[in-house]
Amino acid sequence: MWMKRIRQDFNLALVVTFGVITNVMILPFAAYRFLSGQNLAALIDLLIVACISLGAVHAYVSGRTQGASLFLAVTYSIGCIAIAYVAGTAGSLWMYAVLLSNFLLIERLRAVLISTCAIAAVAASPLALPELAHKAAFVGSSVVVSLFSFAFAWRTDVQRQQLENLATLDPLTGAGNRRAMGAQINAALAESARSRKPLGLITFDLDHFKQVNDRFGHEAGDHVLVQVASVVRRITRRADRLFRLGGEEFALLIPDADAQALWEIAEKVRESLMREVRCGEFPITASFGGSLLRANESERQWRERADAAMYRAKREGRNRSIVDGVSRPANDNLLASAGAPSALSANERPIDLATRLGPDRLVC
Ligand SMILES: Nc1nc2c(ncn2[C@@H]2O[C@H](COP(=O)(O)OP(=O)(O)OP(=O)(O)O)[C@@H](O)[C@H]2O)c(=O)[nH]1
Repeated sequence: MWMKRIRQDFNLALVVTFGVITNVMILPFAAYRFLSGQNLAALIDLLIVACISLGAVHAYVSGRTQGASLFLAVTYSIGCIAIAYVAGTAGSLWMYAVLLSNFLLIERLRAVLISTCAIAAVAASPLALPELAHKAAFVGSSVVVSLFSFAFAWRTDVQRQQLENLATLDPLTGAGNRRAMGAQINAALAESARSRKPLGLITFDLDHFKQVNDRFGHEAGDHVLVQVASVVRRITRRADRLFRLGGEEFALLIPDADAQALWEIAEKVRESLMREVRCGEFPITASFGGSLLRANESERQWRERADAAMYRAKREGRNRSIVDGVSRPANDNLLASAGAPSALSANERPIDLATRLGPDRLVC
């Protein structure tokens, strides 16, 4: 369980790794210094180990890894300054490890700021660097290490972001994939339990999409999927998350909305798709199902209720929204009154309209 969490959370893995390394590397120094009578330096070592361990434990327990990372970077920097003033040159040598950890742990501009202060403070220590030549060499080598660390951290960030996008985004539409949905549902469930705010899920599936492909070609079908994702992203809130579950099926994770609001959101998306997404004159419609998370309900049951509502919307004629628990009048299909193209009646298949309209192959 703890291993799984660490494997899934890069920042937590980093903070915990630094916690372990600090214990393994600094505790022997503390023991050696006590034994050789350098009690103040040994106390500083122990203080560093205690603070870093606390930071790592706090990150693990609270999940707040960013604050913990900053705390670790500040502790390392202050610890290195203190040890340079107390233990002299031997203490200042830790600066190189501190610089690297700063750039790995925290955002780059903050790392530059904290590292610059630490380098200046250690360079000013008369005990660690008594001569000007020593100070110059220390500052020069520290700046070089900082630049390398900066470049390394930057490259690592870019590559991590690219890998994360590859692993979590649908390459066609840019919506989250199933994997991302699992992770974001877990985060949303935790947030909803903490804040006691409702959590809703809408699944929707394009109607008769096979016929779009059959008639206009796969490329046109792909373009429709891209348009659908783009419209949904534009008209939903920043906090709402769009996922493509596969094929022409999508899901929207909606925090902080009651069942009625969920139905209204589904209707808004349905109407917008019908109005804005077309393949030539061929209107694209979708069927929507929604469910609000119930107390003591499993995630699976919650998702199954949304799916069941969506399949019911398909069975009842498509191009409509059904939210589990929202009563019939609200759930009534508004197709006729909601600006559907007059050429398309509620039960008419889009392909019938397309056949009447004509074009054989076109990219939408
Ligand atoms: N262009 C394109 N088509 C896809 C993609 N993924 C799945 N499809 C097609 O989506 C179609 C889904 O067809 P069906 O499952 O029969 O569903 P439907 O025609 O939308 O019918 P209903 O859902 O019952 O309204 C199939 O023709 C798939 O080939 C994709 O990435 N791009």
